[in-house]
Amino acid sequence: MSKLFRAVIMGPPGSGKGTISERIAHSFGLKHISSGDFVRENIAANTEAGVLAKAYMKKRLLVPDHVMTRLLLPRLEEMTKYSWLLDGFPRTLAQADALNSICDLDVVINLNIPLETLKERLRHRWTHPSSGRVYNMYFNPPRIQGLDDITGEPLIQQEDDRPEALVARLRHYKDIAKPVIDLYKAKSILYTFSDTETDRIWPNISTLLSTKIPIVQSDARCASTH
Ligand SMILES: Nc1ccn([C@@H]2O[C@H](COP(=O)(O)OP(=O)(O)OP(=O)(O)O)[C@@H](O)[C@H]2O)c(=O)n1
Ligand SMILES: Nc1nc2c(ncn2[C@@H]2O[C@H](COP(=O)(O)OP(=O)(O)O)[C@@H](O)[C@H]2O)c(=O)[nH]1
Repeated sequence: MSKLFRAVIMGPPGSGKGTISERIAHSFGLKHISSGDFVRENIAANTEAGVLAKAYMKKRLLVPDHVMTRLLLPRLEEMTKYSWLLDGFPRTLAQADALNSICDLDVVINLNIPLETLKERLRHRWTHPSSGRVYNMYFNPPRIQGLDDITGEPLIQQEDDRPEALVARLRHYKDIAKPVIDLYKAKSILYTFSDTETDRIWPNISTLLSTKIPIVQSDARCASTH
């Protein structure tokens, strides 16, 4: 059987993980697993881990590692037949170690976006809270201003997307992501992309993946969930 492709996308809040993951899933037929979406689904379904995660998510805090791994690892183990791209997990070294115990990653995409760009993007980010769908007033506006394209429900601006909150969030991200980035660098699977525009980063990511995916995978491509 041909080898399946396993990728992770990392980057600070607003770096474009969700936006680029959608493009990768669409273009390369990988399953896009958004850990944030998965947490939201578990909260909606009232699963044991979902109930535990809810209190943290409401406060916009990171869910503890043991809860996140309990949620995510069984989900990944169900996906042994598919190639996937993981977005939002691992966030910590403990999560990366847990992931490492169940699979070998092929590629880690690391988005390195200037602070001023992140501030500007998040200032204009509007979110559909129950699904996590995001819009940007300029880059990808909703069809009707202030409303989610799919449900028609109102969009909100997250408190912690405000520029004042972002600096602290970013510092926190950097602290916990550094050991994860160092780990993937040491494994020689880290690919860092730096720019202010997703549309300029995307061709480089696409080129990288075109060189990797056909080699590790032939008939095992799967349909995207998005
Ligand atoms: N590995 C993860 C992934 C998600 N979450 C929880 O799920 C929430 C939503 O995750 P996500 O949709 O990835 O959104 P943000 O954390 O707001 O990330 P970003 O601003 O980068 O889009 C987070 O706030 C956090 O409470 C977590 O604790 N640990
Ligand atoms: N102006 C602009 N906005 C972007 C670009 N790429 C993504 N966005 C928007 O920036 C915000 C953050 O992107 P998102 O994919 O949610 O990043 P994540 O937090 O890393 O998942 C969203 O509102 C996107 O629509 C870009 O190149 N330019």
